Amino acid sequence: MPVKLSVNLNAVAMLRNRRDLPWPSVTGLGRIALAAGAHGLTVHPRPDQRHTRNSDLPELRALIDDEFPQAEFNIEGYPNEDFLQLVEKNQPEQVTLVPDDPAQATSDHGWNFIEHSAFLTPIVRRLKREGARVSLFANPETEGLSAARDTGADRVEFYTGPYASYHSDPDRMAAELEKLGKAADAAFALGLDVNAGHDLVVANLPALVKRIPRLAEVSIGHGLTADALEFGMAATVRRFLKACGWP
Ligand SMILES: CC(=O)[C@@H](O)[C@H](O)COP(=O)(O)O
Ligand SMILES: NCC(=O)COP(=O)(O)O
Repeated sequence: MPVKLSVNLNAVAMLRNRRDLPWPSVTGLGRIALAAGAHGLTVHPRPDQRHTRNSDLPELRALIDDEFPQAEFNIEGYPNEDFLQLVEKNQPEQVTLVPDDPAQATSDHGWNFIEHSAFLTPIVRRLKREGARVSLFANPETEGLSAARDTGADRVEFYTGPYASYHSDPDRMAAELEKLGKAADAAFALGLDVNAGHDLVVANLPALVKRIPRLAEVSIGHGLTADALEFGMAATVRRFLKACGWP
């Protein structure tokens, strides 16, 4: 089965927040994305609520529960107590833990699993008690993956920013793709499933899914939203699904 597509709505929320107005609607664009075939919705509510607001989460939860029960809700973030309580209130199917500092402009690195396994293990246990699948944001490298597995997490999500950044340098892009492929192979060997995300677009998805055919899910927001401004959300989701290998 081809890799599942989860649409990240952060960029839609960022546009919505420019004015004190309810449009563009985060829930409305999420509905269009799911109706077009997306397998889930992702948000990354940051402490400053610069884009996705905490109030968006129950609306997105209700959208999936009421209209798209086969879809998944994926909430990403740094696991402080506020975030964990927000997750417990909204009961996502998947939680993706990211080592982001509140001051970061965006996510740009994965966990140091050897350094942070003692911190992460009780958090993973708490989230799994809530019934969530837990994914840990990871650098595209093999080091520390056994420590990631030992936290009890179900998946790692490999950071694809470096891969995507070399869009004008095929040799560097191929080298980053091989790092991702080797890291994924090592994760699978440890019994972890693998997600991927950050700066993915229609142009760089086919090579990624070919190199990692067992990839479970990609979560895509910035590039997909940029295309949606040009082609519309429904047509864009269908383009991204095709790039993921769906008919
Ligand atoms: C974890 C990751 O790479 C992205 O999912 C993250 O959501 C990007 O955050 P911003 O949308 O705030 O840049
Ligand atoms: N986990 C990656 C994600 O949710 C979206 O990242 P991006 O496509 O906005 O870079």
